[in-house]
Amino acid sequence: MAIRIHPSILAADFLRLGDELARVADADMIHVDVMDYHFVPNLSFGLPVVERLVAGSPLPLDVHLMVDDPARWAGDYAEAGAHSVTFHAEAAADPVDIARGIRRRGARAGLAIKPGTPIEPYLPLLDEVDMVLVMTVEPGFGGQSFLASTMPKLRRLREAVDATGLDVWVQVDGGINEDTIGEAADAGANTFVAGSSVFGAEHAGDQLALLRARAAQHAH
Ligand SMILES: O=C(CO)[C@@H](O)[C@H](O)COP(=O)(O)O
Ligand SMILES: [Fe+2]
Repeated sequence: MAIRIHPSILAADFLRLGDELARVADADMIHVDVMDYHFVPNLSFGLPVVERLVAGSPLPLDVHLMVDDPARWAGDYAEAGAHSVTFHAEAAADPVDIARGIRRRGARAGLAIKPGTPIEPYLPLLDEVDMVLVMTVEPGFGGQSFLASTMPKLRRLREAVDATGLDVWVQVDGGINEDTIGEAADAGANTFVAGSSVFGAEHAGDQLALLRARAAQHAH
């Protein structure tokens, strides 16, 4: 199974963003956390910044929308050129409609759930999305500890994805480092967001290689 590592630029040095992107050239995509101070108690950046990132990033963008009104915003991020746009189920009255809008604009559609949100209601929607993100921390901040309590839900999702035969990516986000990535891979994740463990490393390229190797040891 392919393993993908997406460094989260929330942990990057924004004064030197071009250099920071060059440090993670071996990654698969760049994870971009959009926070609106309503869905989560933190504020990051929005569409104008993401438009600049699309223009300047050597890697495709994996946008994680932590916003109250994804029905209003998700299409705009797809239109701006994000490769993937992920929105939260908790903020979506009609997730299928949002996912279809993202796909119609040529991006991959991702559906995210917080640690306390059950996966069961969303399993019938798997054919409408390209990725499901199981948050392994409460969304809002980088640098938090991995919540192993989310692993049974991840296993359930992996079983359901395999049963459909669809190539839906299973993503984890939050507290992923060399000590936790194996457990998440073992539970069925194949797409890993890592912020502080990659950008906080002296040699980000070596850290990416270590994360890949640890995930591969546990991959299905
Ligand atoms: O979406 C989020 C947090 O809400 C994440 O993408 C974090 O940015 C990941 O950071 P680390 O836990 O890897 O430091
Ligand atoms: Fe994220």
